[in-house]
Amino acid sequence: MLDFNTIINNIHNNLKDNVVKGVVASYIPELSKQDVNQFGIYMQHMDGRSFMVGDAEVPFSIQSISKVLSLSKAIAFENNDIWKRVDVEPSGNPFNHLSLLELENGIPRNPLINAGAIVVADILCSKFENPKADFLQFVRDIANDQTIDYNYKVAESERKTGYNNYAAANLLKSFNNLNNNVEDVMDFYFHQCALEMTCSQLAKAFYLFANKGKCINNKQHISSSQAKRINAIMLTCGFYDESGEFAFEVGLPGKSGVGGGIVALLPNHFIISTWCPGLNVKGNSLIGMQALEQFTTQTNLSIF
Ligand SMILES: NC(=O)CC[C@H](N)C(=O)O
Repeated sequence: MLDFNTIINNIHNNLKDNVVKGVVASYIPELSKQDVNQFGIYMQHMDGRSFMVGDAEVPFSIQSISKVLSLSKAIAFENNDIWKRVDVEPSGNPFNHLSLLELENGIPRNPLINAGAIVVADILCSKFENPKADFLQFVRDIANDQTIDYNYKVAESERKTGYNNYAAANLLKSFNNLNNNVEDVMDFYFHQCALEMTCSQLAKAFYLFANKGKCINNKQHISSSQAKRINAIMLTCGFYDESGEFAFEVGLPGKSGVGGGIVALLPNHFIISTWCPGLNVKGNSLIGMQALEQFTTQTNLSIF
């Protein structure tokens, strides 16, 4: 039997003193305050065991990882109607790229780049009665943890400097692919990205994607086929223009955020999350990607 505890401890030990750790995101000023030396790993096995090392219980800004959670709620509301407004193709471009959106008539390439997530945010603004409070409750429920919250300073920091995201929203609006006011949708989007969670909370929140749509306390939130599709989108689009590299190196569906977090999973087996705030040039956690590569290589556990 694999000794996951030793494996993740060794990986943490191997990588924690790397001199090259990447660069923390600075385009959202609040995120630039993060300490590049923080590093945690958490693994939730579906047989009930869990393993952790380092800063696995320190809350951080989950940023784009939230796009998978908002997508799953939008799919639960809309089912296949959502695909009229956003596509499922990898973009091969950075997460905040805009020119494809104009070329492709306001239909974002996928729901995990910013423009696609803004369409998803628009759907949730239409469907929820109190979007920010209801979305937070959804995340607390799937993670089975009522202490999860937004970091309002991070949301405000991103709003103040969010010119690129406002441009995406305005472009979507000009193509009639945004039903609510730009300001309302962006307020929701900035808060969703500013959710603060630990590696341990994230692994639990993503349990439903490994468990055919049933969350960690056994409630069905999305169907098994919807979970399968969300995993497919994570595999092909979860790391923007580095999605091919992540599939090649790690071989799991997953999602990154510019706060330095990554969550990945092997359906029916486990969910693993890492946090190390230094990013590579594509905006993905440099050490997190290496840790996950070592994990799937050493355990020989991947979807391939
Ligand atoms: N890749 C990310 O994590 C980007 C999310 C960030 N909130 C943004 O919209 O720019």
